[in-house]
Amino acid sequence: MPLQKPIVCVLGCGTMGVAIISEESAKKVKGVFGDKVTVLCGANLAAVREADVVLLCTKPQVAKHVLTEDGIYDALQNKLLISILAGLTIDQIKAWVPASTKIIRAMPNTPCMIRQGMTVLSCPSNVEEDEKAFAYWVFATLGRTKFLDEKHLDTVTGLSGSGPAFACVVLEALADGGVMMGLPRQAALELAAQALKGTAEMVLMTGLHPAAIKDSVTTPAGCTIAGLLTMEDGKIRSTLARAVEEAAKVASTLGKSQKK
Ligand SMILES: NC(=O)C1=CN([C@@H]2O[C@H](COP(=O)(O)OP(=O)(O)OC[C@H]3O[C@@H](n4cnc5c(N)ncnc54)[C@H](OP(=O)(O)O)[C@@H]3O)[C@@H](O)[C@H]2O)C=CC1
Ligand SMILES: O=C(O)[C@@H]1CCC=N1
Repeated sequence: MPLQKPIVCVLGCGTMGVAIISEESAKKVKGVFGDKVTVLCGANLAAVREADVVLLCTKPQVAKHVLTEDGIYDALQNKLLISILAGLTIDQIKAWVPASTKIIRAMPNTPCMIRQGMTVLSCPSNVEEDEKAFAYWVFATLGRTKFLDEKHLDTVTGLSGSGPAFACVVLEALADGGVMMGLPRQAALELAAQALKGTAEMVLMTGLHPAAIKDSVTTPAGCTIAGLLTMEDGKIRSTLARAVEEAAKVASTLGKSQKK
């Protein structure tokens, strides 16, 4: 497969398809991928026929419908299929595509829109190194990318896939606290977002444990410990951890109900 300059087609140009490939049009795609990828827009079958690599970005519930459309099976022969669908396993996809189709499962997240994404890739052993390298390159263009065993993908979905939504609830709540104490809304949001971003960068850049950073903020008899104890009273740790657990559990069910 000519992975040096593959033709990539995206099936499902919703929030994530567009986040991965472009903001809204093939013109913008060139800004994201340079001249290395050509994007075809149009009917699924025509696009898959022309493509070397198919990025599947529909909802999980319509995957079977899309992959078993007339002609798609033959069009997928010898191609690389990268699925970002939550809860849909490589084995499930294998049942609908030719044996010669290589499948990579990816779980990106919405900050891919601004190249600050987190993507986890899982590859079965029959995927060639250059195919793995291509998938890595695509998602590394859009943020941090790593490989993990497929058994972790539902948990990844509940953590980094859904995580931006959870982070936004935390961010909004922190800003609300500032507003409650008289800060203008816009300033409160900026302060909350930068505090979260800066702290997350500290963890990623220094490798420091979050507890060590928390302790360094917490002056004895100061104000931070007062806020921390209030958070602990509200069971914020188990609430957030359970949110990830619940999202991961639901993710594992999403590939199960397939639209005919
Ligand atoms: N949103 C997120 O943060 C993340 C989502 N994902 C996964 O990405 C996938 C897409 O999610 P998201 O982008 O949020 O969902 P969207 O609903 O925004 O996008 C799905 C897209 O698929 C299109 N579509 C529906 N049927 C077909 C079809 N038969 N052929 C081609 N395209 C079709 C829809 O078009 P129309 O609207 O016209 O029906 C829509 O544009 C999901 O599987 C999800 O699990 C993974 C990581 C993060
Ligand atoms: O909510 C969802 O199902 C998708 C998967 C991860 C983020 N959004």
